Amino acid sequence: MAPQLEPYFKKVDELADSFIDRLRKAVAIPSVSADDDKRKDVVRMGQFLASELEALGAEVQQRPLGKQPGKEHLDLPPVVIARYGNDKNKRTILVYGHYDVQPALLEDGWATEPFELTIDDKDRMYGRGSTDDKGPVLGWLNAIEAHQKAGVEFPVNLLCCFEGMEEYGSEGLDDFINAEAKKFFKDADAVCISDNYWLGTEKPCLTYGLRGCNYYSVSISGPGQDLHSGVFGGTAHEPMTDLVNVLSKLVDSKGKILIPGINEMVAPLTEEEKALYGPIAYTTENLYESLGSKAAIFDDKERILMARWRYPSLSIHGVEGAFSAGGAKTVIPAKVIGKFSIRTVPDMDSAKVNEAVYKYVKEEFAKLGSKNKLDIYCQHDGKWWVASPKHWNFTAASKAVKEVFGVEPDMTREGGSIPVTITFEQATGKNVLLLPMGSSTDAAHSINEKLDRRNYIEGIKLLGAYLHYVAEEPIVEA
Ligand SMILES: C[C@H](N)C(=O)N[C@@H](Cc1c[nH]cn1)C(=O)O
Ligand SMILES: [Zn+2]
Ligand SMILES: [Zn+2]
Repeated sequence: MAPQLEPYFKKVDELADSFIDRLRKAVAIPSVSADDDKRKDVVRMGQFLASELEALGAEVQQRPLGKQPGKEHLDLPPVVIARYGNDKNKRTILVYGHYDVQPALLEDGWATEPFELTIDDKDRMYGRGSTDDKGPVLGWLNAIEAHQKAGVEFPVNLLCCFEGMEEYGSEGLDDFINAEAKKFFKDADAVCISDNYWLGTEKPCLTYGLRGCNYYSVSISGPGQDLHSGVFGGTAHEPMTDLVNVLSKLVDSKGKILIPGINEMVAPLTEEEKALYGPIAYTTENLYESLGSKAAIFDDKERILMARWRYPSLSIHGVEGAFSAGGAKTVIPAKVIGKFSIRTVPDMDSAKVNEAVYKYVKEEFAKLGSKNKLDIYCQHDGKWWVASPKHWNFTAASKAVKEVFGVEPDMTREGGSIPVTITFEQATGKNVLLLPMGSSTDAAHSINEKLDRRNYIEGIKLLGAYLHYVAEEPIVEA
């Protein structure tokens, strides 16, 4: 073990309760980027991070990103950038994370208040954002504090970029990263992002690929206002009926996307790639555990991993404007907006995907012979990303995993999306590593999101150890 790691690890253990308190304070701020009424909380969360970083001695800036496209009355939340350390003799690592969260309401089915960190008898820490992505973001701050309090020199210069719109497609951030690549981020030797999850619950992984995400809104309107279904049922084309028809044509029950042209864009599976799936530590039981049921489409490990990593998927998320409360309201909604997304993979091209989706949805709507009006648009898109894990950035992280968890990590891809990953790679020209903290059972985006105490505290050790090994790695670009 590198000699500085022992006192650092010891200090992380000593400070564990105060690190959990920091997470408790962060989770208590409902920084939901998709909810316009909560924009002030997103901004408050950015301020919280900025003041915590300042208290640790970092130079911090909160940079405005302008107005939210399509919602010009709303300012985008600032991006929080920080520098900790400016020693020309040290490597510089740029870390990215996000301080916004997915929506969460107790009535969605949460067992505890979503914005109150609640720890159960198995040390599972429940709360929105605990694993995605407040725990990992605070992990970097905690690593700084533990070094300071252990009297261990921080091994690298750290640049931070924490955004508040990731769960809404990272609006405004691409331009910012491109503009700052040769300014604030110019010293970065490599990039590290902690914002995804282990494949299972025991074995850590390093991640070198992500799917992209094209998110669509399809709106159907007709009647001038909501109608009484007794008075108007059977006399008017109903937007909800049309929408259900259109949505039902997008994907079959086995997950096959029915939009012509989409599956044809997928890169063929090579023998070399096929061989990568076998050695990964993953079982169908892992899937059942994280699904919370056995409702899996595939029952063999390799097909499951391929479905998550290398094939596209289409999910239907919800309908805005539809009656969704309890009870039995007999209304015909005048306008409904269906939301669905496609997770994209190599070699899909976002513009071509949009073209195929618009054409097909319009054709399917036309087949209904409805006199209602349909509009479809892509709310946001983010490109897929696959990199080479044969880089000193990954080697350093592997050594850190071995040190903290005593095992070699699996090399994985992720089914989710982090739209700015490819932007960082292209804008800085540096290697990007995804170093997850949370596990497969954390239920990110779902009810009862949690982060296990072990993953948080050992994860803080992992982030610090990674920085130490980065400092030792000779910089040879792969
Ligand atoms: C993997 C990451 N923690 C995450 O949750 N990303 C989101 C990003 C996104 C894309 N469109 C909207 N949000 C995700 O994969 O859904
Ligand atoms: Zn997320
Ligand atoms: Zn995230």
